[in-house]
Amino acid sequence: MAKTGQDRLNDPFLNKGTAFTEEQRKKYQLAGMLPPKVQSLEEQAREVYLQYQEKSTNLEKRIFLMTVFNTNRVLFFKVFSEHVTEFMPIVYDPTIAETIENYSHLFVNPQYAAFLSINEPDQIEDSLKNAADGRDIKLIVVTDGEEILGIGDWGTQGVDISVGKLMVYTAAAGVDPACVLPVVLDVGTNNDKLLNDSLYLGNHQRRVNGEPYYQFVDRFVQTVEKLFPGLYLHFEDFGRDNADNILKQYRDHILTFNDDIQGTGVIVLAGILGALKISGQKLTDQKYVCFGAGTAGTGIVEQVYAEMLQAGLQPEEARKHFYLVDKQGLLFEDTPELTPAQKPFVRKRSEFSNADQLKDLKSVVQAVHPDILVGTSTHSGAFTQDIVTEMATHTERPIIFPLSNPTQLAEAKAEDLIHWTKGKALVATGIPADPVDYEGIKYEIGQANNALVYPGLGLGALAVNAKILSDETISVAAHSLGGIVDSSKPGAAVLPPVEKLNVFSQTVAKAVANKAIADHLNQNDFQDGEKAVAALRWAPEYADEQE
Ligand SMILES: NC(=O)c1ccc[n+]([C@@H]2O[C@H](COP(=O)([O-])OP(=O)(O)OC[C@H]3O[C@@H](n4cnc5c(N)ncnc54)[C@H](O)[C@@H]3O)[C@@H](O)[C@H]2O)c1
Ligand SMILES: O=C(O)C[C@H](O)C(=O)O
Ligand SMILES: [Mn+2]
Repeated sequence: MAKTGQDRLNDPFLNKGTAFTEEQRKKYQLAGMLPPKVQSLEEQAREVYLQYQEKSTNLEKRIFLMTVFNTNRVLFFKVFSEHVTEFMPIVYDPTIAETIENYSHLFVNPQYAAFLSINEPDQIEDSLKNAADGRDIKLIVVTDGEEILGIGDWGTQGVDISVGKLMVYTAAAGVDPACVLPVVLDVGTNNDKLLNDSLYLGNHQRRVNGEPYYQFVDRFVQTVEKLFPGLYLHFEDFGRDNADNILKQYRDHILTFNDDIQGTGVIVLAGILGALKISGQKLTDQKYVCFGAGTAGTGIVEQVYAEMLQAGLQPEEARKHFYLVDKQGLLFEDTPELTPAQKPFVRKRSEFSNADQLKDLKSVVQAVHPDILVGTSTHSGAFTQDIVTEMATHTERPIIFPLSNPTQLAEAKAEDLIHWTKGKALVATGIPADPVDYEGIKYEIGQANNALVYPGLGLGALAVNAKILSDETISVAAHSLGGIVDSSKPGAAVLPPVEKLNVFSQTVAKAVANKAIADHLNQNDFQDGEKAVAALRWAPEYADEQE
């Protein structure tokens, strides 16, 4: 049945609003349904940005942008593409944390997401078909809401992280927004605030775990693989153990990716390589302390460890460079409640005369004298001045990455790290950080956030219809970010700036596509990664006429 004018105005994938020309308004039964002036996309974008600037808080700005997104995808991404640096902290981290925490109280539009309830496993297929609405889905971001950023369990409200991550795929790398689907697996929540809130829109029940949980996840995975051939399945913000188990279960069989484990590993490795380019030091000479050895922390360690093997170290020798600190302190062979991901990197008590005292970060830094300190602990302010100055006493250019998100959870502020180390620290943060002026030098602060790499990684893998995402392909993504920053410049950042996100996302995509082709993981006919990426990339322009 032909679409009515109202259908088009209400369909964010078809709607052009005031950009519908006079003949289109007649042709599509839109006459009289829009103000008379016909605007260009550029004029519309200018108007949206003016309205955006009128909003007074980041939350209001985000709510306004979501209205544009819900109404007209092309217009939303046109404005986003013109203001990437300004919009990223609004559309994405850290403002997205606020909308997730208040999702049920802010709810107006489900934004084409699929809400899959563990109580209705037989509904999975129909739910996905309903939300896909006949679209050719190639990319899904799925969460179960258990570990959103660093703010914990938000149940069905975690759906907003799936929506936000997908927006960044399109804004950064040009993934077609009509080919994506946000999904939340509502398996309950252990967040009492939600369970006691009558307005909470998710299942009012405790989180299901163990075998029934994994059966539900598997039912979901098998169904999306059946419904959407060539799918790239991105897992986001799952709980520490489930994230690791799920990735291990599927990564060798389908095209899937865990952003907190692999995405973060890639961007932080790229940041460390960028830092070493500035300091002129070798990775294999570095001692590395991971503070917060959870999903992200161990994902990063695994990536840096693999890089050390690539650099020629033997496994036993490479493992000796890593010191994992978690709630129990420094992790030893006999530390209780070790996770599978932590176990390969535990230390021997016999290495330390004061092993029993190594229960906190300061004592570990004093004992180890690390060169690299990465925070993924959710412990705000953990990198204190005395810890940082202690570290800086023993290494010329300390590499210090406080990565916990959102802002209030960061282990340190970039400005403090630069000042405490008299400009010696090589810093990257999880959330955006302004440049730091210190003694006449402007220190640019790289954002070590997986959003700088997951969009290009996904676009590259999709461009060649890759069978799986191999370790080698992921490693190529990390290296492809090298050489973009002029490391000789005083105060140079360790990572490329977010304002070049569109450019270097293409660099990552091309490198990933070419590596997949070289390793015969591609499943379409492209033999050139650049051509494959260019053929897939979507731009925010109104499509030519279509019925
Ligand atoms: N910058 C990025 O791209 C990026 C990517 C992923 C995660 N993160 C951030 O990293 C943080 C952790 O995320 P995750 O998914 O790994 O969560 P997680 O729960 O899997 O890991 C957190 C780890 O920190 C440990 N921990 C908590 N309090 C601690 C303390 N006081 N001392 C030592 N260890 C402590 C926990 O036991 C756990 O092992 C979050 O804030 C998240 O936003 C940032
Ligand atoms: O979401 C982000 O900003 C990065 C990362 O995936 C996280 O969970 O913190
Ligand atoms: Mn995450």
